[in-house]
Amino acid sequence: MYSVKGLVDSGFHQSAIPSKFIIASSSQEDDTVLSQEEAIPTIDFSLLTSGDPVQRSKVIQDIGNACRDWGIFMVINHGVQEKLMDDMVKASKSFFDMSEEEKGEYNGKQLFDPIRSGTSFNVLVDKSLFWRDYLKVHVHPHVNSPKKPACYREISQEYCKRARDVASELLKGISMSLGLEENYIDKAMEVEFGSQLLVVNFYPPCPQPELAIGMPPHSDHGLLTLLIQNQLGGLQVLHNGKWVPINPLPNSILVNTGDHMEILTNGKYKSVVHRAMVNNKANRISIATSHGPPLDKVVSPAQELVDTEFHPIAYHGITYREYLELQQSNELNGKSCLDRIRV
Ligand SMILES: O=C(O)CCC(=O)C(=O)O
Ligand SMILES: [Fe+2]
Repeated sequence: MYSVKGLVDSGFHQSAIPSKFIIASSSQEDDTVLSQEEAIPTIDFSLLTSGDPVQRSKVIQDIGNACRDWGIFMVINHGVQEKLMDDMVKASKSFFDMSEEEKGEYNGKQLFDPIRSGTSFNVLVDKSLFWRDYLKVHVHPHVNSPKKPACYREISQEYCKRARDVASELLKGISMSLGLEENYIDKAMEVEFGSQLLVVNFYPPCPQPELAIGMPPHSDHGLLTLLIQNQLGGLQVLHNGKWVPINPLPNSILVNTGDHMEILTNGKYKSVVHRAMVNNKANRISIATSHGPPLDKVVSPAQELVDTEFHPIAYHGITYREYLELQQSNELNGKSCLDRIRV
C-alpha cells in the first residue's frame, strides 16, 4: 500500500479499517474533549501593520498573551488573498488526485530531500499507521515544487511567499512582546535565510474515525507554523489538560508556536501540543508551513531571557537540522523530542 487514499480508492468498502490503523484505545478515548468549543485568541493582523502605535502595541500584547497562554491563535485580515488560499487547497487536492505512480516519484525519500510524499509519519517507527497522506516540500531558502500538477509550482510559490511575509511580521510582534527589539528573532534566527517546510496533509474519509487518528499528539518543529484547511474540522489543541477542537473562521490562518520558539524563549512561549482527528464524511486537507532558522543554525535560549536566579537555561543548543533528524527518527509522541534537549 502506498497511501491511505490508495487504500480508500481501491474499492475498500468494508466497515472495518485494517488493524494496523487502529490506535491504542487510551490514545483517544480517555481524553477529555471539550464539547463546547473554547475560543482560541483572534489576532487582527491589520492592526500590526496599520501604523497606529496604540493599536500596534495592543495587538503585540495580545500576541504575547496568545503565545504564552495558548500557543495557537487565529489570524484575520492577514492580507493573503482568499483566492490564493483556495487555489492552494485545490492544487493540493489535485496533487493527491494523481495516480499512485505519479506521486510515487516522491515516495520514500530521505528527510532532507526537497520533495517527499508518503503516508503516516515515519512508517519505520510508527507503532500504528496514521490515517494521513502527506506531501512535504522544502520551499525556502531554495524553491522546490513537484512538477505535477502543472499549476502547483506557481500557486505554492506565491502562497509560501505570502505565508513567509505573515510569519515575519508576527515574529516582529513576538519579539516585541518579549521586551526585545523588533527584529530580534529575525536576526538571531536568520529568518530571512531560514528554512520553510510546506506540509500538505490529506486525510481521506475513514469508516471508523474513532479508532484511527490523522496525526497523533505532537508539537511542531520550527518557530511558528501557519495552517490553512478546507473548512473541515479535525484539529484539536491541548489546553489546560483538555483537548479543544479548533474550527477556524473561513479565510483565517491558524498560527501555532513550535519547539524552536520554546527553546529560543527559554520556555516562556511553549510549543502547543495538537493532533488531527479524522472523519467519515469527506477528504480533509490541511496545509502547514513551518518557519524556522537555516538548517545549520544552532538554536539555544536567547541570553536576554536567561538569568541564573529565576530563569536558568532550560534547553541545550542544537542545530535545526539535528533537531529535525531527531524528530523524524523517533515516534511522533507529544513533546518527547523537546524533552531530549531539556537541561
Ligand atoms: O491537519 C491538521 O490540522 C494538523 C496538521 C499538523 O499538525 C502538522 O502538519 O504538523
Ligand atoms: Fe503539527
